[in-house]
Amino acid sequence: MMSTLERIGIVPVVVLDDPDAGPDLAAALAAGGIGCAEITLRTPAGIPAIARISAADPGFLVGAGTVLEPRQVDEVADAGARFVVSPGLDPEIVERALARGLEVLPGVATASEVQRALRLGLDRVKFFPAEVLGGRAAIEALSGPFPGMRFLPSGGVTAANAADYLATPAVFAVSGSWMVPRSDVAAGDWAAIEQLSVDTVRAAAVPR
Ligand SMILES: O=C(O)C(=O)C[C@H](O)[C@H](O)COP(=O)(O)O
Repeated sequence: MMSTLERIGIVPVVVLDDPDAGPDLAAALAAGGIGCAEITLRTPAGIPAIARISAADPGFLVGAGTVLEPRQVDEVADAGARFVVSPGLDPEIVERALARGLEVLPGVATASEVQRALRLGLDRVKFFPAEVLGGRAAIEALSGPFPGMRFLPSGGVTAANAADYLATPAVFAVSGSWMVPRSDVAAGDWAAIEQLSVDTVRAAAVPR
């Protein structure tokens, strides 16, 4: 599964207000070349949207974002999520996700958190909030003592800097909300999201 996220290379971070919009949004992303999405639990629409997307297109890799409580891991797993992302590192969430067979990407911002992730058996984490933490240079610095750890930078990543992040061997994919503006999602402007996805895939293209 994680090799699929790595192959796609770009993970949209989605905030949905209407769960019924989920399948259309996923179809727009896929048409633009991005076959995955992290549906955040920041709105009550998140979990039902995951269920609708997973039912509509089993080939689309849907995961849950902003997972803050261990019980939410079970809720999103039951809804069909295949990976779990958190802004920070909570061992209970990591352990619950692994027990449910889900890939889990907790957020780390410091060397201490990378060490905790290693102790939990992980070799991939999210690096959040990437730009304010120092971006690519910060990831490269962390890679010194942690050569086996690979990162998903998120927070301030855009089409303009995605290729630079992806050129870092320690980066396995990038994530962010820039190709799914909440206003376009709310308006159902799927053509706009498809175009942003196409532009993103083009801008992020680096030999990998
Ligand atoms: O919701 C989560 O689980 C998060 O950890 C945060 C998101 O990954 C970032 O908020 C995306 O950042 P932007 O692309 O700058 O909007």
